[in-house]
Amino acid sequence: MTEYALELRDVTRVHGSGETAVNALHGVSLRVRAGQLVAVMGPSGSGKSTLLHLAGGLDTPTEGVVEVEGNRLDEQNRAGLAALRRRGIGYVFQDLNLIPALTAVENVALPRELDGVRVRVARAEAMTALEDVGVANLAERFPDEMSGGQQQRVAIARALVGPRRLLLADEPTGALDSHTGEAVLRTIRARCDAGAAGLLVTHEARHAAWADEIVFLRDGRIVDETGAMPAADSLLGAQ
Ligand SMILES: Nc1ncnc2c1ncn2[C@@H]1O[C@H](COP(=O)(O)OP(=O)(O)OP(=O)(O)O)[C@@H](O)[C@H]1O
Repeated sequence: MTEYALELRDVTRVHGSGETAVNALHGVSLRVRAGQLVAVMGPSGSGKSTLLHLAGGLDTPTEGVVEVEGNRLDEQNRAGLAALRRRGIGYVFQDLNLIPALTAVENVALPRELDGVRVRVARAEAMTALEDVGVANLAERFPDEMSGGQQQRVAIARALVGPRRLLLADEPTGALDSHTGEAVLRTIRARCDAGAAGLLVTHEARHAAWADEIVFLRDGRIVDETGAMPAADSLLGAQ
């Protein structure tokens, strides 16, 4: 078993081909250990979302290798990849995709029920996840009875429900007020402190300050890596 929850080795991704080809990532290598939260920063178009999609097996590299807990994603068959994604990986993307016919708690419980967790247990886990992001009071509402920000929090709860070992978050606080955004980051941080590995794409330095390490991308290459910013300790200490 590898010591890394996520490892990218010399990963390149070219979108499209011919004259319109875009080299979104060039030879990127990155490792995230269990318990570690890594922030990815960089200008628009630098390849942050591409990196996150590759890490979660939602996209495949043109060259290079992606491993999740020692499993090469390119060696998984379709069912294996689906199981790995559903059980092990929590995705917090801006695309909400809540199921309109299900209440908030049913939406959050669904991935666990699909994994064979008993309905009562899945529901209890879903309530905990909704509490973590501050919307337990909306558990019985349907998506069209919630604001965009509330729906986003439910989507985040769904990404975090159950024992996810790898959390991938792409600007998870986009539509949220700063208070709620901080609660979401605190939840992601707490999951990492409890043993998950996290990769967080963000434009905001104060969000990156929650990370153990910050990776800067520019034009598809890692141009700098730092340990946590000094502000992180003071931020965490202030909680
Ligand atoms: N499916 C695609 N087809 C063609 N080009 C793409 C595709 N996805 C991304 N790109 C291009 O790849 C480059 C990197 O995009 P990516 O979305 O990864 O950047 P980003 O850093 O996440 O940007 P932003 O901060 O604006 O979300 C950009 O030039 C983008 O236009």
